[in-house]
Amino acid sequence: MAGCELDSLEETLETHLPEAELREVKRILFGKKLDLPACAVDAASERNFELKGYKFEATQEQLRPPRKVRVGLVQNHIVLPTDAPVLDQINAMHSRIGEIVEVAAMCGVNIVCFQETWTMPFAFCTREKEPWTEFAESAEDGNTTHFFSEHECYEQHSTLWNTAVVISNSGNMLGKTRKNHIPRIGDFNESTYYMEGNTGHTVFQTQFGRIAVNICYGRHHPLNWFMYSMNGAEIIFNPSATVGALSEPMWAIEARNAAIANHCFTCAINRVGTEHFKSEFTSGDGKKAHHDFGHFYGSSYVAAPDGSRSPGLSRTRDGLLVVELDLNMNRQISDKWSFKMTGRYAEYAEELSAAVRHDFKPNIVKE
Ligand SMILES: NC(=O)NCCC(=O)O
Repeated sequence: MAGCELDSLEETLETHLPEAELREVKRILFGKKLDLPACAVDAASERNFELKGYKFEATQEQLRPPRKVRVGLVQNHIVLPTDAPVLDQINAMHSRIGEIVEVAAMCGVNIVCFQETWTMPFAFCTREKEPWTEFAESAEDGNTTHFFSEHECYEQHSTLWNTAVVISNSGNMLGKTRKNHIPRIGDFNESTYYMEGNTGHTVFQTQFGRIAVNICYGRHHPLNWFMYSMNGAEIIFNPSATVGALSEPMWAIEARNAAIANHCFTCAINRVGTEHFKSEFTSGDGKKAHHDFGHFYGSSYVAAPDGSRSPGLSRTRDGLLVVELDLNMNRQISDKWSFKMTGRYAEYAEELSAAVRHDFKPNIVKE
């Protein structure tokens, strides 16, 4: 344990379960370990972050060759204190992420995704505008877009949004997608800072499959995952920032359930650490004013459409989770369970259109 925080649920199982039972628990819960190159393991240890590798194998088919893809999920602390100059904080995050992404490249990762608003502290608890709005950048032309890869940022325009920028392996910006659901819970005062997204449920065709980004709070909305899947997403990333006291019991379930329900892979990523802010703020719950949001518990993981998942990264350390997926599993599970084929979408659409009307009368039979 680091301080009073549990390091990881999986380590707790390892420490306390008898060997035979642990084997069964791992078989039921997790994919298989993936061997990673020694140079990557050494670099991760020198750079002080956790590196884990897992794989999900699909059945060998007669006509379709395997569609193997490696994804890399990055979770990290902020580097500098939250009162350091804005540009120093951004540059420090760029260089930390740079050293983790170099290791992802050593591991043959094809698609890398970072945590929500990874260039900044999660300062939206404070409700102060300055200096936090200064972290917003142009999605097309900001420093961070020029930096590299597929990532998630705070977008500046005349309107501000919480935006994921997707950069292709050609180096070109493929597009952007904005956070659809803005939380109104606890200290997540994000509605003070940016608007609900208006980019719908965009899916990006990459050389390594069709990907989508369901940003943080969107993971509580099954229809949000569903719409990305309806548009053909094969892997849905969920870059997040969430704290233990609020959401940890839900964390292991939501992305996993979405992978099952939508015949796709899902990748849930959460930041780590406790971020301190100079001015204290209240949570509107009658409790004393405080300077931090609580502990961001990491635990990033990948879930597969057959219901299995990778173990989570640590609850306390920076980390890179490398997972090899065979996208053929999506089709195989879809052929087996046929959720997409058996879904009564036309009926749902009709009933939903009625349910959102102001004169909607719920269909309840009474005696
Ligand atoms: N960043 C964000 O949307 N957090 C909301 C809390 C949660 O979804 O657990």
